[in-house]
Amino acid sequence: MPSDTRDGARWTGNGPVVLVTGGAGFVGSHTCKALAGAGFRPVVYDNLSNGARQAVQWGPLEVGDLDDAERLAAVVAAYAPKGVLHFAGRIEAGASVTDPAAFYDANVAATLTLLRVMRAAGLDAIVFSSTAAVYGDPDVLPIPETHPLHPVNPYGRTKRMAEEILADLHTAEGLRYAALRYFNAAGADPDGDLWETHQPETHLIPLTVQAALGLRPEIAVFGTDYDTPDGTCVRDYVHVADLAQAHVLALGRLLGGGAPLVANLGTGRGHSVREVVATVERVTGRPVPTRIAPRRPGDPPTLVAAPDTAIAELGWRPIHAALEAQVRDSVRGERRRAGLQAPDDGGPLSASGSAPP
Ligand SMILES: NC(=O)c1ccc[n+]([C@@H]2O[C@H](COP(=O)([O-])OP(=O)(O)OC[C@H]3O[C@@H](n4cnc5c(N)ncnc54)[C@H](O)[C@@H]3O)[C@@H](O)[C@H]2O)c1
Ligand SMILES: O=c1ccn([C@@H]2O[C@H](COP(=O)(O)OP(=O)(O)O[C@H]3O[C@H](CO)[C@H](O)[C@H](O)[C@H]3O)[C@@H](O)[C@H]2O)c(=O)[nH]1
Repeated sequence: MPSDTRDGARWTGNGPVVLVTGGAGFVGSHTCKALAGAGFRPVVYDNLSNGARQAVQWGPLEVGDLDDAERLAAVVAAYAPKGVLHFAGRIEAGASVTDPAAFYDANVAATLTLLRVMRAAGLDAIVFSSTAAVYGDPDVLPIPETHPLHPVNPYGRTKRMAEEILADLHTAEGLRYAALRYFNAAGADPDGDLWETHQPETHLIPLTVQAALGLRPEIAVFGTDYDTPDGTCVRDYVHVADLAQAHVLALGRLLGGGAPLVANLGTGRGHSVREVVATVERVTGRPVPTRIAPRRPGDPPTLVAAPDTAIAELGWRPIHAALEAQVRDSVRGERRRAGLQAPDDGGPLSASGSAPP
């Protein structure tokens, strides 16, 4: 199998090979680093629609689409992975409202294709990227996994459907799975090896950091009339390195024969949009120009996780739980992404090329 890799040589361990769909993306690439650190050998399968080649640093990159069952099967046959971590898919809740079919294709049909390929290869362990968006507008806070699933946008519905497919395949065929419901992934690799690379970027923290660094003129605050303490939406931001660690633990559980798991991944603490802006201003020492904008369709006012299941069942701890730590790592990531030198996290901005205003 010809592999489109620059650096498979960073496979240092001789632990189990695992297939990582979407491993060139934000959460997937950080998880590959954590997997390698735990002795696994990650093989990334990604079509690079929203990922970055340079983010694949801990094993081979196989460029391919999940829709291409033949190619996927060939990659599985070539590497004989022991498990799958499935990150690939469409992620923007707002875009799912205007183009739902694309989300059902990418998140439901493609997941079925992957599961068929896995079954044909006798591969029966999968860690799945689910989301807090499966809950919709919650009745209780913090949200436990037992909360009814009433997603308010097609994105959340695609993830709920995928979870249901996994549960049905467990019942019918003994598929081993973990569905990890992330709240808002934030931060960047604390060592500075990786950062957020969404194209286009839609997430609050990177956009706010970019505005502080002068890389965009302002950010829009989507709604200031929510029923929250300061009128802006509240979210539970969880560091991507902590998410990565949870995946390693979940994979270990499945490969060790553990029972299926559905678990929230969040810190249990919520922060408003205004708090995020204030934190970015404090960390960078720069003002963030904001513009008040209408509510964004499909945004629940408050989403905060009850993370007890992941703590009890996986022994997981979100160790970078402080918003300030997440923002600091995000600032460094955004500086790297923009080609700005970042000798330290909080120091004055210096540019290798042209400095932003
Ligand atoms: N970022 C968040 O805050 C967040 C929160 C909850 C859940 N999630 C879920 O976690 C997963 C990863 O999110 P992310 O932020 O890392 O997204 P991302 O867009 O950075 O990563 C997804 C990767 O999948 C690849 N991909 C997309 N469609 C593909 C296809 N058909 N075939 C092959 N590769 C394909 C993209 O190129 C990209 O590299 C997604 O499933 C997302 O729904 C993310
Ligand atoms: O320019 C912006 C961008 C966002 N927001 C607000 O900031 C909050 C966070 O928005 P993000 O776009 O950063 O994240 P979401 O909460 O929309 O969604 C993220 O978390 C969800 C689960 O909570 C889903 O899984 C989804 O994939 C993931 O992107 C929201 O209230 C949003 O309205 C703004 O005010 N201005």
